[in-house]
Amino acid sequence: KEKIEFTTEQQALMRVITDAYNKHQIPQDVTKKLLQDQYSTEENFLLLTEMATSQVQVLVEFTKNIPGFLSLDREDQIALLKGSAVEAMFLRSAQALNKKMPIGHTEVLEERIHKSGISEEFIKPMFNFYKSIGELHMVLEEQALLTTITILTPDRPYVKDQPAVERLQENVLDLLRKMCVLHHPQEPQYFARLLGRLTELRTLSHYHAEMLASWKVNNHKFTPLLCEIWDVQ
Ligand SMILES: O=C(NC1CCCCC1)[C@H](C1CCCCC1)n1c(-c2ccc(-c3ccccc3)s2)nc2ccccc21
Repeated sequence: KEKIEFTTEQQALMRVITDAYNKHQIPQDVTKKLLQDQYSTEENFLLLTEMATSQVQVLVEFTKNIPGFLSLDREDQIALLKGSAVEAMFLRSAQALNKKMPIGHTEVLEERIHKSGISEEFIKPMFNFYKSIGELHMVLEEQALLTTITILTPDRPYVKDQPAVERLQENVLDLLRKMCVLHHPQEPQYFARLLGRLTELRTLSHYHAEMLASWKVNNHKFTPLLCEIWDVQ
């Protein structure tokens, strides 16, 4: 049985990232809202744009707490945020769906998402992703570290100083690897499975513009922030 040792730096990094992840999250009122009422596709589209807008603002606050992020080149900080915002949103959505809920609530939530206005072709890959995240039963620290690793992806478009991002990401990857051994000692491949989800996440996020364009509403209205982040309008 491998003895897991965390350096003082790693303990500090874990604490800072977990605290920030807990602090900077929009209240899960979207699930409450979705469970309360069946909305029209127009209302759902508006709800999505509202949730996404606040999610991006929360993501910016979260990244400010990632040690070293604010020392990166300013334009690279923007490139990393722009490149990870949709993925971070799908990760948060997966966690929202996989949260422990009273009996029958998850089924209602799934039904409401199926009927929200998203076109059929994207429902399957999206729910496959949500299920594959749910099966991992990630602890909170792993969710926080996975989101951080997604943000610190060196090969996002327009990143100039990739090695600087790689150095930050490597520290978080090291920490996540140890956390996986600590929390899932029976599954030596758990860390690899976790990173595999990031590939699935990138593929899913690749379709985000089409998902929005094909939403069954007449008028696709976005906030200025979302136009920036979502490459729409
Ligand atoms: O509000 C939401 N997600 C919040 C984001 C911020 C963090 C909390 C969750 C939406 C709602 C879906 C139904 C209609 C209203 C919006 N949502 C989705 C998404 C489906 C498609 C999505 C998307 C993203 C980008 C681009 C194109 C499409 S997100 N999956 C969910 C799983 C569980 C609970 C909500 C979920």
